Amino acid sequence: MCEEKQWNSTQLRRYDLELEQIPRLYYTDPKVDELISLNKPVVITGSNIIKTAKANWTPEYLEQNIGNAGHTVMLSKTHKFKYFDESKVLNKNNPHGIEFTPPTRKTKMKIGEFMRKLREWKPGNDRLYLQQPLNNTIGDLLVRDFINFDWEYINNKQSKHNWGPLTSNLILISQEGNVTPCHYDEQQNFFGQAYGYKRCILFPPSDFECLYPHPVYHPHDRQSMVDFDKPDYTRFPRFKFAKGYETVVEPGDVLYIPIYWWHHIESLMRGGPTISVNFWYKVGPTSLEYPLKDHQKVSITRNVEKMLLEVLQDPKEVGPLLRSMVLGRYT
Ligand SMILES: CCC[C@@H](CC(=O)O)C(=O)C(=O)O
Ligand SMILES: [Zn+2]
Repeated sequence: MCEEKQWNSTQLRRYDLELEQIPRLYYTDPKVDELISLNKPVVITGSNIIKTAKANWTPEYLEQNIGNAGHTVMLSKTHKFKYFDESKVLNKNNPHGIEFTPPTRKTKMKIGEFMRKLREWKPGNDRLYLQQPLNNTIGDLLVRDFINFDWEYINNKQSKHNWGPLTSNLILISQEGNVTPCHYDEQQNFFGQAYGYKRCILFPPSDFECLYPHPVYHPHDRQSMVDFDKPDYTRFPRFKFAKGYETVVEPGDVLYIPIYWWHHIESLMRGGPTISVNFWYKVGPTSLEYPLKDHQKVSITRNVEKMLLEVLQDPKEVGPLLRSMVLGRYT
């Protein structure tokens, strides 16, 4: 029998996007490996990958067991939590940084205060998003749950698909309605949903020209410049050609977010707090096979930008130099 859905479409934010569904496959389905080997997203269902988190991780359980240290909490005046790299912001010990007004603030907060602020939240208050690496500040029961993830399945995927080492697991406790705007990471990601529902919109690396990432030197490197709530089609005309894939992940689901794939992730509106745990893997040893994959081309453009900025120093010189190099010669 089909389980009745725990959410409805009025809880999803509305965007001017054409979106196909990301396949949802049972974890034993051989198509799962087929898609992962093609660097394509897939929702892995029915697995024990994060079984203990699905079983135990409610907001109350985490309040009791995540540990009494100050955890990393992002604060935002809007529903958007757009990541920025602090090392690229101009400040007294970073003269090469650029003028930048951070859209979010990072703070340390004990879980009791975080949960109280969530319960007492009113429009106008800062929104909150706990984003804490799983480390030695985490309570013993959570560590036990983590150890009891299905590591045989996880490690089997890591080795079969030549992923590099597991670099970190983030525990994410989001307020309802929060959005992590569209960006890509340079890591493979098994994104586990433990509690509540998150809508995930993904685009392939080949949509680079439609999503207009900030320049590599900018603190918002890897983040799209397009505001999905209010796209500026004059500055970003090709955004209308972006071809996205979406899914709503539910407790127990693991979404494979391939390296360099763009993703926008939102906690459903009026859906209560959500809890996720991700697994980030560095890229494994890659040989350049031809034709090159789309994500390899993105990686090449990043290296070209870095080299040009290094030698030209002034970002305003990058465009004119590349234009004079390619116009009429390579285009
Ligand atoms: C800080 C990481 C946030 C996460 C998106 C989300 O759950 O809001 C993401 O982008 C990822 O797992 O790569
Ligand atoms: Zn990400």
